[in-house]
Amino acid sequence: MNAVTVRVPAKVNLQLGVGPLRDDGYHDLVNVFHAVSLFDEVTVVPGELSVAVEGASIEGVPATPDNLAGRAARLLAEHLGVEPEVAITIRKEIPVAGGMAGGSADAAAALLACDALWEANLPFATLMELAGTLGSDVPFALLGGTALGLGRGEKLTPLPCSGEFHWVFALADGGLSTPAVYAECDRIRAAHSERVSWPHESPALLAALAEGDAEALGAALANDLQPAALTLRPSLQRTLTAGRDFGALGSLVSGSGPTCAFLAADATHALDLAVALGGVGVARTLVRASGPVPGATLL
Ligand SMILES: C[C@@](CO)(OP(=O)(O)O)[C@H](O)COP(=O)(O)OP(=O)(O)OC[C@H]1O[C@@H](n2ccc(N)nc2=O)[C@H](O)[C@@H]1O
Ligand SMILES: Nc1ncnc2c1ncn2[C@@H]1O[C@H](COP(=O)(O)OP(=O)(O)O)[C@@H](O)[C@H]1O
Repeated sequence: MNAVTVRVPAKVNLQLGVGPLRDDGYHDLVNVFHAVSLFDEVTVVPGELSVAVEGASIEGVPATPDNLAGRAARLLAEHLGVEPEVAITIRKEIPVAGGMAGGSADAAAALLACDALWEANLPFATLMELAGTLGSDVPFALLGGTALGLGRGEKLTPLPCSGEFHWVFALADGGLSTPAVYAECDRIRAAHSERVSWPHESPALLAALAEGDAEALGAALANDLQPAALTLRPSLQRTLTAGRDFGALGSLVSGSGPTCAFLAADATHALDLAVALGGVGVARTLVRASGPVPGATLL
C-alpha cells in the first residue's frame, strides 16, 4: 500500500462531570462525548518517520515525531514489532489546544492509517486499547458518535442519539492547557472547601439525546471545567452571554476550552446564530458543525 488517508472528527463534551483528583494525577470523569463535523485529515506514506502539519492555524503543533500522531505510529510499530517507517502529513481544521481534542483525533487517525498501511488489520478492541495509552480522549476519536466516557474518559459506552444536532463553535485566539485547567478546577474547589462528590450521568441529558430533543439537550449541557476555563480566560464569559442573548438553546465551554459551543434548533438557526455572533466580535472565528458523526474513517 502506498498512501492511506484517514478523516477524523473533533468532539464537544455535552456533560463533563469531574470527580476528585486521583493519586495518579488524573480525575475520574462522567464525560459525554459527541463527535462533530469538523475534521482533521491524516495521510501516511512509507518513508523515514516524520510529521508535517498543514492548515491555517497550526501554531504550537509540533512538526516532529513528538507530535501525538508520530507517537501513535511509534506505539503501533512497537506493538507489531516493525520499524515506524512512515511519513505523516496532518491537515488541521480542528482548533489547536481548543478543547475539541484535535491532538487526540490526529493520534487516533494515525493509529488507524498505520494499521492499514502496514496491513496489520488489528481488531478494533486492540486499537482502542493502544489509543487509551496515548491519551484519555484518543479512544473516543476512534469510536465517534455519542458516547459516555468513564474512568479518565477512556472507558467508553456508545449512547443512543436520535437525529442530528446543529452547533456553532466560537474559536478563540490562543489555546488553554488541559492540565492547567484541571489544576485550576482543583484550586477553585479547595479555595471553597468544596467536598467533591462523585459525578453522575444526567438523566435529562441522556433522555434528550435519545429523543433528539435539542431544546432539552440545550438545557442539560454542563461542564465542571467551565468555571476554571473562565477564571483563566475571563473574556469567554462575554462570548457565552452573547450566544445566550442571540437565542442559543444552550451554550458552554467545550471541554477545557477556550472554544465555546452553542446549540441551535436547526441548520438555519445555526447560520443566524453564527452571523449574529460574528457581528459582535466575541470570537476569532465562528464555525458551524453538526453531530453526531462517525469516528476516524479510512478515505
Ligand atoms: C478535558 C478533556 C475533556 O474531554 O479534553 P480537552 O477539552 O482537553 O480536549 C479531557 O479530559 C482531556 O483529555 P486528554 O487531552 O486526552 O488528556 P490526557 O492527555 O490523558 O491528560 C493530560 C492531563 O490532563 C489532566 N487530566 C486528563 C484527563 C482526566 N480524566 N483527568 C485529568 O486530570 C491530567 O493533568 C493529565 O496529565
Ligand atoms: N497533532 C496535534 N495536534 C494538536 N496539538 C498537538 C498535536 N500533537 C501534539 N500536540 C500538542 O498538544 C497540545 C494540545 O492539543 P489539542 O489536542 O489540540 O488540545 P485540547 O486538548 O485542548 O483539545 C497542543 O498545544 C500541542 O502542543
